[in-house]
Amino acid sequence: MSSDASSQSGPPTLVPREKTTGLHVGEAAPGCKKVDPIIVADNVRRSFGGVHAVDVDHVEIPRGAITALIGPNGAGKTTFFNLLTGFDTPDEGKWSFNDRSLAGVPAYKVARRGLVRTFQLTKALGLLTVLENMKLGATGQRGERFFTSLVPAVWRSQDKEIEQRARELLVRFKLDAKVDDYAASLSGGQRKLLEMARALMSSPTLVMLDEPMAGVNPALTQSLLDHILDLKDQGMTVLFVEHDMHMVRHIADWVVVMAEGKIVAEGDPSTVMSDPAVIDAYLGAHQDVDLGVVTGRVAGDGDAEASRHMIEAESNDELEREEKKR
Ligand SMILES: Nc1ncnc2c1ncn2[C@@H]1O[C@H](COP(=O)(O)OP(=O)(O)OP(=O)(O)O)[C@@H](O)[C@H]1O
Repeated sequence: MSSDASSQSGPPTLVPREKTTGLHVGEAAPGCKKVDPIIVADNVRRSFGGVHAVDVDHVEIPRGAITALIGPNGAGKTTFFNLLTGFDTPDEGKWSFNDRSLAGVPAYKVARRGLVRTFQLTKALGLLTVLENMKLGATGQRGERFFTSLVPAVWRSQDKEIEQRARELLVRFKLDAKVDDYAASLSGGQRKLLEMARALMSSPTLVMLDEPMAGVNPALTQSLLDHILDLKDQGMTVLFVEHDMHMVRHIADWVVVMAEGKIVAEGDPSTVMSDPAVIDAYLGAHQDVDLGVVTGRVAGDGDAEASRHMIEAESNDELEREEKKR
């Protein structure tokens, strides 16, 4: 796992991680069938007044891959996320996750079934410590049930297991030095890492990330990208919304484009993102900006390995500087 490699002394070794291909059946067109879909949505619609925020006829999200959901501001991406995860209710439509209907299932039950999400604006609870935030991410806690809550021995043993898992994840996300700090004291990037780590507390099968890079200091960009790639290596499916086209190109195996509530294009990143219609209409002029990140997944990464080392060094410096300030 790349993040483990980078925690050892000496320059980290870049482990190329192949893109997953062969995800769809037939032509790569909006709503195309997937070989093994984890989410299947049909006729999902949500309006606000006269605005058709989501107007999706059919879409399938491939299992075991990283899918990017892209599109201009107001395309309906976040609203679609909210509907799929039970944080909002559609006017109509049905969708399944792992072949079970999720329509009408509230958010906390969606998480128990293995689908978790993060938010565009992080929802870390500032007045709780990093560890307490992590513990809140664990689902199915025995102490939540009335009768087991009366038997402290039962929930205390589970509490220990939860704390151990939380601490392990915090080490992985390099937040272990912050365990007892209030979440409010973390930088924007560290809060994103905390939110991602907390999402993993429930051992999900599908992780949905809403703009994971928004507001993140460039020094932490590489680390976040690596963590997202790690999720896939660990067997999870990832669906993420992102405006940063460089990131999409690097880490997505599949790209779904939304505009005005509809799915307007789908395909592998290189095809979709070189389609002039998609570029003109949806991606804008800045899609070629290079962040200097390296994932071993797109041509030219080998040349850029030096910049990866530089960024990681800067990232460590930034963490040290923040540490000294406190
Ligand atoms: N709660 C709401 N009340 C009214 N209108 C809403 C609400 N939520 C979303 N909308 C509208 O629905 C449309 C889709 O918004 P949404 O936030 O889903 O788009 P988005 O693709 O996620 O945009 P961005 O990339 O800017 O986050 C927009 O026109 C937005 O103004």
